[in-house]
Amino acid sequence: MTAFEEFGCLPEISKAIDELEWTLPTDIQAEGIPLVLGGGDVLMAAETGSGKTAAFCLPIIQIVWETLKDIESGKTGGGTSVSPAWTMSIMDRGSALAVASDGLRVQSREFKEWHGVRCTRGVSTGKWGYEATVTDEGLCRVGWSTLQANLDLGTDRFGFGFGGTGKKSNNKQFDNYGEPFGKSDVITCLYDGDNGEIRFLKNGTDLGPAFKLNKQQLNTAYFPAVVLKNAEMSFNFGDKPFKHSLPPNYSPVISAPKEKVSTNTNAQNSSSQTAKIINNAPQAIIIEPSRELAEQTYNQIRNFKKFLESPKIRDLLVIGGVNVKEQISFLQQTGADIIVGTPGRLEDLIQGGYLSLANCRFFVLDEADGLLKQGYTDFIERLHRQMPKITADGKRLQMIVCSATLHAFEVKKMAEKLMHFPTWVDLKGEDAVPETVHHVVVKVDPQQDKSWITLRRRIPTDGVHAQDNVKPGMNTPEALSEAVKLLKGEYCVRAIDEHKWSAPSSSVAPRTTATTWKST
Ligand SMILES: Nc1ncnc2c1ncn2[C@@H]1O[C@H](COP(=O)(O)OP(=O)(O)OP(=O)(O)O)[C@@H](O)[C@H]1O
Repeated sequence: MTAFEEFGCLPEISKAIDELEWTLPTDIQAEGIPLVLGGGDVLMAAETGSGKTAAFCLPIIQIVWETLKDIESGKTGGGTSVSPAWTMSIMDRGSALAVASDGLRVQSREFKEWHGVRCTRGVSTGKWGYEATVTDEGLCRVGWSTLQANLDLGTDRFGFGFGGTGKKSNNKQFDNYGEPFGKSDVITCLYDGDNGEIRFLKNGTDLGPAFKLNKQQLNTAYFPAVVLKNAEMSFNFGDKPFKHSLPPNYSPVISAPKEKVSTNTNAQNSSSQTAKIINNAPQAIIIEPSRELAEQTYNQIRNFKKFLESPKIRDLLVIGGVNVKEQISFLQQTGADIIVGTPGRLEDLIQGGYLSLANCRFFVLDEADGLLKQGYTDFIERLHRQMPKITADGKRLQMIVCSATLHAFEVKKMAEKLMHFPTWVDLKGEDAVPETVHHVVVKVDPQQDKSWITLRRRIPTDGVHAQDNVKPGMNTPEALSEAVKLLKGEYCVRAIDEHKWSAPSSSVAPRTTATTWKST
């Protein structure tokens, strides 16, 4: 087993890494890969050249490929992920609320707003109950609601909740009831559709009637419902034994006969949702602040995925300076599972309806501090809003943010707003760059040093601006980017000559070799 396989990478990916002659993961890879594979949101900072790109690309490639394989073999979708039939709905829920793949555990890490969810099924006549257990600290309110109720349970006429602070609420009226509850407490929620009553038990102790329902209110079905603020709860609708027995004559909701059960129509198709491959709806979107970085990341992805067959992962580079029609026709005809791009062109394709975010489950911001400084905060937030927080097959949107520093105010603010309990991997300042790498600091200013005009013949660059109209004397961003590369190449060659460093055979000496100069 290779070192990368020990960190959870597939043998096919590990083989591609072997070909690159990487023997061990770098520190950021050793920390980042298992975190992303484990399903978490990750914020990472490490020195330039520490291998950040592979730290997020490798696990994303792996999960995207496994998902494609599952779709191909018909393994994903409602049939398996939304079972049993009584589950919390992945459709009828607040945007920041996550429903686990079995539909029996829900979590919201939003600590400023309440986010709720309703069950896929409800009951009408009869006496029914279910159990809700508080599995993490936070605020929660649990109970019953009709399909008309909003998801903030207890704040309109149609929802009836019991909250952890020891209050019952309906129609925004909060009254003392029972006693407070918290982590590990089990709340039994009881609905009596025959006598028009809702009551609760705490750890098996009956807290007495909470709400009386009149005839008109009983004309409709009641659904288990919960609303959370930075909290987590798990549910048992009766497919396992209850922790505390129900009072006499009550039965678990799961045993309600068909004629007494209503389906959650707010959650249309939720029980038959199937993950599908849609050509223009990728599973991963990676945003880079410059064309050069986008191209580098894209090339790394191509290297890493080369041994992953049936299905093949489809990738697309979406950057400016390339004919947009080609990108559109690639999306329509071949399709893409992973897209690496820069904000401007991504925005054009999304706005034009050519690129859909409906299947996106990885949202990566590389060099996020750079993106935010360039004014893309609104763009990032808009994309995030459009992405489903849980995909059709029940997978949570994962966000990965790389930044030169995790302590920048804008990065922290964005992480707080958009990310879901991210793990911080902060290796900034730690020496992650091998000793064989020499650092050279030179001031590069192509507007002062015009020597790049003559260097064009002998310093080869990465060609990112090959299609652009880059001419000596021009001050366009493309011309200056090209000029910086030429000057960096020249200064490095001079530094090597000056210090008589040895350079690997494929590297910089002599100055006419194939090394291409990039902007990083
Ligand atoms: N585990 C590894 N073993 C050997 N070489 C590696 C390893 N991981 C990455 N590299 C190489 O190290 C170099 C830097 O990697 P990479 O570009 O991913 O770093 P980065 O942290 O993303 O840099 P930047 O901040 O410039 O984007 C690349 O040439 C890459 O091929």
